Amino acid sequence: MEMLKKACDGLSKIREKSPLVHHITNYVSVNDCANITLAIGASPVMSDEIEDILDLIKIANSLVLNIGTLNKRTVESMIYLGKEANKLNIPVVLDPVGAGATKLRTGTSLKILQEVKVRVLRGNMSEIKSLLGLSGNTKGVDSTEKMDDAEDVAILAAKKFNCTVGISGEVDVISDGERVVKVFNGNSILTRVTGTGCMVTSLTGCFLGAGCDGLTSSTAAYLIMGLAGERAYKESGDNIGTFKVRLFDEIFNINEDRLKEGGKVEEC
Ligand SMILES: Nc1ncnc2c1ncn2[C@@H]1O[C@H](COP(=O)(O)OP(=O)(O)OP(=O)(O)O)[C@@H](O)[C@H]1O
Ligand SMILES: Cc1ncsc1CCO
Ligand SMILES: [Mg+2]
Repeated sequence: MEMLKKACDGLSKIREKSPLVHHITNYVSVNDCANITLAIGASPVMSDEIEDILDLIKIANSLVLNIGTLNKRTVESMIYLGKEANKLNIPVVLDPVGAGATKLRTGTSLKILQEVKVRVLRGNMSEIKSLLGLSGNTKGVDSTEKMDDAEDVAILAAKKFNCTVGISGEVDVISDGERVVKVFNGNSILTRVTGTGCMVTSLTGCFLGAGCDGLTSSTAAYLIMGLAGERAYKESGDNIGTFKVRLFDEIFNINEDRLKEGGKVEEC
């Protein structure tokens, strides 16, 4: 089945099942991640306290780990809960926010990847390259890397970490180590709103929670953010506040027809 069709099927499944997506995430974009999860048709819960999360994970359909504002206590919770999720066969997506900017962020991401079976690793080019030891130039949470070798980097990372890897950029590149998919939708204004990458990670969690595989989940999440971004920009232009509101409107109203009409996905 072609990717666009799989993304449409995944979207229907999200709206049918409304999966519960447990997040341990950062305090910058946490509210946007909860809202994007609701907008697409899933159910968010955000919690990092051990006593609380041990009960919550039993009813969750997927787990989002995002190290954006990591601290020792939340990292411990992420590893603990990641392992619990693995035992319960609940898929995990990791966003290694700011890997490459500090030793703590690179080291923590690598530790999570080593101790938790991660289904999808989603980040920008600087973050993914730094995890491969190929660069360490992340500007805080922003990428400084070109996308020229994105295909090779995605394949390499997918093989090394034994998961699907989705790298964001002008063209998003996703690989499970064998196949490579590119998503051409998007608008550069998406990089001027904080947390759009984190929101793609949450959307990936929604697709995983609906039962989609890693490659489909990562592709569908990028496709939806990219297409919604394009459509929102047509309404808002450079009015960045309006753009953000329109982005949520577009994600809430995305459907199979719009995906088939506007989705630009290519399997290489
Ligand atoms: N140059 C670009 N042109 C069009 N779309 C882009 C461009 N760069 C990134 N995007 C899109 O913006 C979204 C966020 O990607 P980005 O690379 O900024 O992630 P990120 O750095 O992890 O974001 P954050 O850390 O703020 O959450 C993705 O949907 C991506 O496809
Ligand atoms: C700006 C920022 N700082 C830590 S997390 C975050 C949100 C985007 O990754
Ligand atoms: Mg990010």
